[in-house]
Amino acid sequence: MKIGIVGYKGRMGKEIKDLFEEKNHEFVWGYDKDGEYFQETPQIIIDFSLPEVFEKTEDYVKKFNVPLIIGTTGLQDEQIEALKALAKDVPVVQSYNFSIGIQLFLKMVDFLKDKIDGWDIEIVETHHRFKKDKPSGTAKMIKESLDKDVPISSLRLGNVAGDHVLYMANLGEVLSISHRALSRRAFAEGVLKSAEFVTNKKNGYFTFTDVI
Ligand SMILES: NC(=O)c1ccc[n+]([C@@H]2O[C@H](COP(=O)([O-])OP(=O)(O)OC[C@H]3O[C@@H](n4cnc5c(N)ncnc54)[C@H](O)[C@@H]3O)[C@@H](O)[C@H]2O)c1
Ligand SMILES: O=C(O)C1=N[C@H](C(=O)O)CCC1
Repeated sequence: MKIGIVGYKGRMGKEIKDLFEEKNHEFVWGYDKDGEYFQETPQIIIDFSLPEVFEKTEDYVKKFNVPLIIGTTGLQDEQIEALKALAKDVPVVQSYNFSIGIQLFLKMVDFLKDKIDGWDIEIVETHHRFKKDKPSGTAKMIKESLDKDVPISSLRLGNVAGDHVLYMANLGEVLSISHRALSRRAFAEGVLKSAEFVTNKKNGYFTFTDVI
């Protein structure tokens, strides 16, 4: 497929471009700080940029009328609503974490969340020193899945790709669930799965949970 990437010069943009090209797809369009790169109209747009770029992404999706895979974190509620409006016309896949492991993590949370009333619960997320938002979108997803108002601690260390730990404790024991992304490829693999998922969809709003 012919792909377009918003944020193509970034850490994730480069990882996604490399993986898709490895799988014989073609990068034909991009948008970044220095503007638009146009070779030809893409068949899909993938956005890993920043929340302030969202309206530009929205404009390009409407212009090209193609599916959107968006991983950018820190989106406002209004921007999520705008994605759902876009999804009336094209397929949209939105997730703050495109790794398989975090999807399994969330399924474990859904299983145990009603069994830990009265326990102490905390989330710790660790990411690379360059990450602009805090806490991570993934930590927010874990908190939402727990459906409990629990504290999130954020560490910004070196080049950590993405660590998340959920700690649960009563007075007699501690239980923890942890996930470590060893590289950004884990996320790019999920983006590839999502791009393949939308090829036979006319429209609709999907999360990565729907994809796997
Ligand atoms: N959903 C996931 O699985 C997942 C995984 C990793 C990162 N992320 C998120 O993806 C986003 C990007 O992460 P990253 O590490 O690649 O960041 P990055 O800073 O390396 O890349 C962001 C890109 O967006 C571009 N950009 C910034 N402002 C812009 C503007 N105004 N107009 C056009 N382009 C602009 C930058 O030049 C850069 O190329 C972040 O929100 C991050 O949290 C999500
Ligand atoms: O590198 C990042 O930035 C990441 N952000 C996601 C988040 O905010 O949850 C998770 C994956 C890595």
